[in-house]
Amino acid sequence: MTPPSATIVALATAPAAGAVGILRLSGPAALEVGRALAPGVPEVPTPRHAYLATFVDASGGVLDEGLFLYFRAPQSFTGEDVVELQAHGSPRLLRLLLARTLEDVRVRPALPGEFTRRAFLNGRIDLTRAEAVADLVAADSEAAVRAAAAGLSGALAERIRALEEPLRALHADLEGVLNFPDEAEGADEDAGPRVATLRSEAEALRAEVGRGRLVRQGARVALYGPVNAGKSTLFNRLVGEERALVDAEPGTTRDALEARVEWDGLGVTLYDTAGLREAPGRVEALGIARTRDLLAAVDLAVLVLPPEASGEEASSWVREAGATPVFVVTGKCDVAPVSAPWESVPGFPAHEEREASLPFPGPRAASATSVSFPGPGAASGTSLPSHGRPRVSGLTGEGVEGLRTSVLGRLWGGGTPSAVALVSERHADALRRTAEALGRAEEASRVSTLEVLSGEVGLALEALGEVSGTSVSDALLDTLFQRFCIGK
Ligand SMILES: Nc1nc2c(c(=O)[nH]1)N(C=O)[C@@H](CNc1ccc(C(=O)N[C@@H](CCC(=O)O)C(=O)O)cc1)CN2
Ligand SMILES: Nc1nc2c(ncn2[C@@H]2O[C@H](COP(=O)(O)OP(=O)(O)OP(=O)(O)O)[C@@H](O)[C@H]2O)c(=O)[nH]1
Ligand SMILES: [Mg+2]
Repeated sequence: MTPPSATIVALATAPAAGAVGILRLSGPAALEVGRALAPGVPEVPTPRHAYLATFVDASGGVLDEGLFLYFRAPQSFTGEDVVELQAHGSPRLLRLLLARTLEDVRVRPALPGEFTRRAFLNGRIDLTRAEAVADLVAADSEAAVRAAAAGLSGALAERIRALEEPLRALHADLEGVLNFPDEAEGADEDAGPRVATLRSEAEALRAEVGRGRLVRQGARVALYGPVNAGKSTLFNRLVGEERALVDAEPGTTRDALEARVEWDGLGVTLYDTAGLREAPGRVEALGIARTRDLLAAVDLAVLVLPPEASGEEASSWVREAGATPVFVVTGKCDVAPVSAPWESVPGFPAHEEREASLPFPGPRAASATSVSFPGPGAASGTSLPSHGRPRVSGLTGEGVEGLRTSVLGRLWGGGTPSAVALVSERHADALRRTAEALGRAEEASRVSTLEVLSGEVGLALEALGEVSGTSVSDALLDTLFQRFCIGK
C-alpha cells in the first residue's frame, strides 16, 4: 500500500495585492482543513459549487468573505480532493489563511510545481501537458501563448503517442517471436520498414526544436554594418520609438542596444550595434568587439549598407557575421538613386527567391576568421549584386514593413508561428536517443539477431517514454518541476 499523501497548500495567485487571491489545498485532508476556515460550508459540499462563505480565524473572528470551491477526487486538477478559498487579494490576509491551514499536521506547503506534478502522477495529464502548463505561465509572446495552449490540449502528446503506440506494438511483436516462436511466427517480418518509418517520424519531430526555441524564447535579430549607415535610425523605426541616439557623426552607437518587439505574434529581440570600421577610438573598439560577439549569438543579422556600397563590400560584410545568416539591405534609400527599374517595385521578393539569386554560397559557408573590415573597394572573391538589394529608409519608413516581413520569413519560413509543437531541448534530446536506437535497430534488422533488434527497439521506447512520461525517473521529474513556481 502506498502511504497516504500529504495535503499540500499554496497560494495559487501572485503574492501581490489584487482583486482576488486564491489559496489552494490538495490532498485527503483538503476538505476538512478548508472547512475549518469556512465553517458555514456544508459538511458534504456539492463539488464544483461556488459557496459564498465567511473565512474565520481560530477563535471564529471574521477575516474575510469569499468563495469556497470543492473539487472531489478524482475530478480535480490534481486528481485529489481540492479545495480553493477565493479571498480578496490581500497578501497579508492570504498569509493569515495560509498559516491557519498549516496548523494542521496533515498539511504542508507545496513544493514548486507540486500541484501539476500530482496531476501528472495521478494520470490526469501526461508530461508534455505538464510542461505546457509551465510554458504557458512563462509565455511572453502571443505565439508562445498559443503554442503552449496547444500543448496543454495535447498537441505534442498526440504526436508522441502516434510514435509510441506503433513502437510498443512492434516491441511486443518482436518479443512475441522471441518468446513464443511458434505462435507468433512471422510477426517480425516487416520489422525493418516499420523501424525505418518510426525513425523518420522521430527525426521529423525532433527537427521542430528550432522553431520551438524561437517561439518559446523569441528570436534575436541584430542590425549591423558600417558606421553611419542608418542602423540606429532604422532600429528606432522598427521599435516604434526613439530608443537609440542618432547623429551624423560616424561612430555614434558605442554599445549594443536591445528592444523587444512582437511581430506576427512572435517575440523578437532587436539589437542595434556599434557600426564597424577600421581604426576606431578605444571605446568604440570595445563596442565593435561587442558587435562581433553579438553577431555570433543572434538568429539573424540584418546588414545595413550605405547606398553606394559595392557588391564586393557587401560580401565582405556578410563574412563578418560568420555562421549567422545575413539579410542584406540598402539603407537611406530616400537619398539613393534607384539603380535599376525593378527596385522601385514596392515590397520585396520572397526570401527564397533572393537566396536563389545570390551568386555566393550563402553566409553559412562563409569564413568566420576574417579580421579586417572592408573598406571601399575591398577585394574579394565573391560579390553580392547591389541592384537586387531590398531598399529601406529609417528616416521615411520606406521599405520598413517589407523588411519586417522578410525578416520574419527568414526566421520562420512558411506557416504561422503559433502552429507549432513546442519541442523543447529536453524533448529533442530524448527524440535524438530514440532515433539513434531506431537507427541501430534498422541496422540490426539486416545484419543481427532478433534479440539485438528487439533490444534496440526497447531502448527507443524507453527514450521516447521520457517525453510522454511513461518512463521517467524521480530525478528527471525533480528537475522538470523545479522550474515551476510555487502554487502551480
Ligand atoms: N480557480 C482555478 N482556476 C484555474 C485552475 C485552478 O486550479 N483553479 N487551474 C489549474 O491549473 C487551471 C484550470 N485547470 C483545471 C484542469 C482540470 C480541472 C478539473 O477539475 N478536472 C476534472 C474535471 C474535468 C471536467 O469536469 O471536465 C478532471 O479532469 O477530471 C480543473 C482545473 C486554470 N484555472
Ligand atoms: N536621408 C536619410 N538619412 C538617414 C537615414 N537614416 C539615417 N540617416 C542619417 O544618417 C546619419 C547616421 O544615422 P544613424 O542612424 O545614427 O546611423 P548608424 O548606422 O546608427 O551610425 P553609427 O551608430 O555611427 O554606426 C544621421 O545623420 C541620420 O539622420 C535615412 O534613411 N535617410
Ligand atoms: Mg548607431
